[in-house]
Amino acid sequence: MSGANRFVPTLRTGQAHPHPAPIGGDAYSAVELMPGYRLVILDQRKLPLQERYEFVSRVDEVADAIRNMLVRGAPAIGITAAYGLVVAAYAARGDAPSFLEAMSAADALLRASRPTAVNLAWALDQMKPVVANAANLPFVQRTEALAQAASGLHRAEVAACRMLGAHGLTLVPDGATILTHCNAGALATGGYGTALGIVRAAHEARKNIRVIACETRPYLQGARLTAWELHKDRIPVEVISDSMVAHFMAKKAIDLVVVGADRIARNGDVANKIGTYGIACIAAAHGVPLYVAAPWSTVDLKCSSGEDIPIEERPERELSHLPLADGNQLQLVPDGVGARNPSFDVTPARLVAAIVTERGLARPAGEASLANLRNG
Ligand SMILES: CSC[C@H]1O[C@H](OP(=O)(O)O)[C@H](O)[C@@H]1O
Repeated sequence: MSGANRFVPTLRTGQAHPHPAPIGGDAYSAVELMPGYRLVILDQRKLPLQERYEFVSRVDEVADAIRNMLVRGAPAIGITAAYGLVVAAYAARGDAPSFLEAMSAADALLRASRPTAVNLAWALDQMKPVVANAANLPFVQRTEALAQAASGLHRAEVAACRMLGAHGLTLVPDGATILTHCNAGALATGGYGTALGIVRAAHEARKNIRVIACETRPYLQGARLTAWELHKDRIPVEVISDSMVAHFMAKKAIDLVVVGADRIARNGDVANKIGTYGIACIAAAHGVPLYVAAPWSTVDLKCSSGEDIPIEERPERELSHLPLADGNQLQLVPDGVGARNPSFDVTPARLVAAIVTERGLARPAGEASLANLRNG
């Protein structure tokens, strides 16, 4: 991939991006650990008009950044939570017992920030043994041990995206038009992307693909983030409203659907951004395959089916008002009228043609095909 997708924006202070070569090579990342154990987070609420970075040096700020969706996307919030433990470790200067107490509090704060994406809990679980083993080290070595582990987790997640992209390539016909929903790109994964990882792999393989991105109300990840990423990478993309999907399917304008995931149950049911289930129903009605791209860290074998997946209800105001670039909000709903805002829905495995992971394809989606991938 050319450097075309390596954005080097001006930061809030006007400085150049502190990491001209983000983790993942030429894939850019929405969150990175800086020297001095501070996080730099691209504020995704401000895209596409403003590439604004926030410097974060306290774990409660990291939890707020996840909760308030400055950083979002299942793998990205897992990576950010792991880095949040590093920030907490840098602030915990005491002996081993006090360090472990501080880390336990940080874990609880981060784990509670959003409920649906299993990657958040998975990443924090990955860090638990690292915290335990580092507790008796001197402060500097203790902090650096966590920083190395969190950075390693970040690199591994980007590598998983590249591998699943290669696996997913086999599903993309030459000249295909791919529909996607929400943003499952570099911004959602720490680099390269899952659904957009397959798109990038197809583009790199010169398959002459083009993308139709659903705007994805109410947060508009498709219109604001997927369009921004693909345009930067010079991959053809057009935005449609979520209500247009059936029209374009009926016109045979879409060859396949590729989406991300926030949690995949043991039976292959998939929790993803609200609207995915509707798209899956429309795709099935028109014989269009729907593929789910996700690293294995998104598979939750402790969840027997989609019924066990917690669905986050976000604030009504995120649907009833539209944030404007100047910081104000445009009211869309009359005073006194409520709004419902479930942030995810569950697509049953029977509507998923394949789950694409770095370990290979679970095809068709289901308990047996996932079990075949279980041992890596
Ligand atoms: C590659 S994970 C992307 C996944 O996360 C998004 O949710 P949110 O933007 O609320 O964090 C959406 O479900 C995407 O498919």
